[in-house]
Amino acid sequence: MVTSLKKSVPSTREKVVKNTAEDLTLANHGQKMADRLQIAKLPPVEVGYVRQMELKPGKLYEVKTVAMNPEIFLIPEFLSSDECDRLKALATENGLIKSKTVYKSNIKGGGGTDNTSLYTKETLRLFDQDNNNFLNVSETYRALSKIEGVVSLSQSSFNYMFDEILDFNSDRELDQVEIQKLTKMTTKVEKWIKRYKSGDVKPNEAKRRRMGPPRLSRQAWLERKVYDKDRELTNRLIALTGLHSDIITTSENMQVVYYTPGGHYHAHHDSSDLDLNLPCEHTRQLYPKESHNNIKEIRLCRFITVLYYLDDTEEGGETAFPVADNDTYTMVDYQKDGRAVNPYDLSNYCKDANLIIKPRKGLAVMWYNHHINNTTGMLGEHNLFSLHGGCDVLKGEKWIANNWIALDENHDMQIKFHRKQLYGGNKARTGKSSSKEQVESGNENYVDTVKETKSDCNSRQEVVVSHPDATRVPL
Ligand SMILES: O=C(O)CCC(=O)C(=O)O
Ligand SMILES: [Fe+2]
Repeated sequence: MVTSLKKSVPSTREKVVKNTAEDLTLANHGQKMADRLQIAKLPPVEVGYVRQMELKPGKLYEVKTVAMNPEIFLIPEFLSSDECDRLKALATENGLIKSKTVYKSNIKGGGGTDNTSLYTKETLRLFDQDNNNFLNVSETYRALSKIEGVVSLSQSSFNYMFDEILDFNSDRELDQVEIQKLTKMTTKVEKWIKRYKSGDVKPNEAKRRRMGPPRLSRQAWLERKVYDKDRELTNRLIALTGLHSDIITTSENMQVVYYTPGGHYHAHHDSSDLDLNLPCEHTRQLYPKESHNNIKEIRLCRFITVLYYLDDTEEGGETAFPVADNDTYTMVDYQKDGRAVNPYDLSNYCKDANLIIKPRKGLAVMWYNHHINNTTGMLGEHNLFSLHGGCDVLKGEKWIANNWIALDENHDMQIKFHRKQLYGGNKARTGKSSSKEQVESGNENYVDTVKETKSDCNSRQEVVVSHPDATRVPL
């Protein structure tokens, strides 16, 4: 059983749905630009409903509804084993880099008094051998080697101390905030070593209960023309979503994510609240050049998320939807069986989520982050019940990939966007793959800053991507 759903699951019904989407044919026979878009969702019918869909000529795929709000579907074997292996290989070739969180990017440039940054700068200058602005365990070891007792610790004992008392956010490296704390650590380190040597160290329970970093993983971005030259996967996506091929082929690059034990992604939303005062990230390039430099805040307009598991995971690493199909939406801590549950914290409360999906190679999960606006037929309100994340990997590795399908609430903007992407020589979304430049998916209470590098912008500027869960802080 792939999924455990805590709500009662009605009996399964089977139905063959022949894909009638004209798009499937169009995608196979060259592009015809859409003049009018018709947006519809795949009807979920009821939890447990299974339909057979012809997503590839002559091949039926099972599409199972596992939640109604948001509408969440599972498609086993959506990717073949070879496709999964290829995506992993491409991501590895590209270079997997640490997934950025807003927390990290915000603290990077600043924080603290002048003294703070001086100490931190100097420590980084002396000990940050790989120049990444963080101290890893061995760099920290060198930084602390003057403290009595440190050099007498074995590597594993030092690692243990690092985890217990130095690495406050449990991401296995010291950022500027943690480095600054080192100034006051000498006595604490000495005391800890004494206690450790006399066998008196107790595991830091308070720390275990803390959430740790919002996201702990590595990632790479892949361009469609690289990962799907023959459009096989793209065609299946078009057939599955029933959306016009222009929407799918202009959607953002694929993100491949790799987690090792302890890796996770606390609960978050992939898209932002509907806020008509802010441009969507994908269509902001269409605003007149003059107003371009004044855009300081944008939002993510990701109508659909399709997440693929590129391998099995030995233990843990489930994708959890804490509030899917809840009657009401509250994101404050709540009581469950007499325990206080923090629905964001998937390290400690993964099993309390309403819907938990176990990674299985080739399985795709598709869900809608937004409603459809009944009047315009375009992007509607953000569906906050789409809150989700990745639970801690307990054993083995976890490999996933994300395809996000963007949609503007303004029909003409979306059409203009297609024209520019497909015929306007603009390669911004499908032609650039630098992971550092790509807009990140967000985290609760954080704001991403993104270096603007789009070709039709004259100057580089910092832009704040407004997230659903973020406090909006214009620069
Ligand atoms: O790792 C998972 O299961 C979820 C990942 C996710 O939500 C994301 O990458 O946005
Ligand atoms: Fe996500």
